[in-house]
Amino acid sequence: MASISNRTVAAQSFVSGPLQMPKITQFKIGICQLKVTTEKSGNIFKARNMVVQAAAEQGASLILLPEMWNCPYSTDMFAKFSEDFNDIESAPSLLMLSEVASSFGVTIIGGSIPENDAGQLYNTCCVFGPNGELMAKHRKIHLFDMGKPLPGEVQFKESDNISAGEKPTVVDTDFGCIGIGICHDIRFPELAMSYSARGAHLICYPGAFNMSTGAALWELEQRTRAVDNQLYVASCSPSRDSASSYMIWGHSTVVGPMGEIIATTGHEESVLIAEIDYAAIQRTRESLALESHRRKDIYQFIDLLRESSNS
Ligand SMILES: NC(=O)CCC(=O)C(=O)O
Repeated sequence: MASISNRTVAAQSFVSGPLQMPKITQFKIGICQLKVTTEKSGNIFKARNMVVQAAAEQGASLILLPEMWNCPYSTDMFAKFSEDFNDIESAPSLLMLSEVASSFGVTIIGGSIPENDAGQLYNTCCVFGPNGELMAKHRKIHLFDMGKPLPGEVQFKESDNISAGEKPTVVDTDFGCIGIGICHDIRFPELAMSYSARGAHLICYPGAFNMSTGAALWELEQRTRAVDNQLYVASCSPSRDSASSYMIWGHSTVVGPMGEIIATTGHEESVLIAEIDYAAIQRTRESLALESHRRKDIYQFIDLLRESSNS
């Protein structure tokens, strides 16, 4: 296995004015909606195969994995499946992502896995660049704690085992400036706005929505984040396991800057491929220049968001 260099790209500073275009503006994104089991080594093997399928067989150069792809989405499992990111040589999921990224020259938004940092657990996404380097790490900021469940909803309290991340994450890649949110993070428009304000072209949300909120809100949240911010949104869920206590909605999706669904899938295991073209962001912003219509004199909180995400 390749060793991982710990080059963490500094968060990009706030970009104002016209959209900055990255080196590559048209590319295929591969979304790996895999079935997660209780066998960690099998999950790692499966995830690698799906990345290879997306990259080598279907030409994707940016690849997204689901939330908790090496571990069932269950609070009693997180500790057992967790990895210590400070000791990467003992972290098989991270080693695999680094190795497959460099073997196929792709950038991987590595979904999330449970991170163990000195006994504290986080729900963490790692981004690996085409040389296998660790480019960024995002710890889920908004933990999924259900209040009183509505009829048909599951009971879930992520904060029983997981600690919340404290920082938003944008990463500057060959495929643009990418903001990261994990599942429940999608429900907070302020996070997406802060990414947009920092020049994001794409926001990636690994997620595992459940059956009731999934049917009602998963697509709506993605389209809203995309259309409000006039950028691309991509989500990746595990596939559904009907035997599991937490039934997952699935339906990984890619949405364009007009809120249009570019690609989506059902609840089964699948590799979804979508074409992204950032010219669509430019076209959308030229025809509807929301940023210049924005009445910043009336609401100043966006400036506070910029300040907080740059600190
Ligand atoms: N993994 C999660 O954060 C679950 C989010 C979810 O189902 C929701 O409704 O929010």
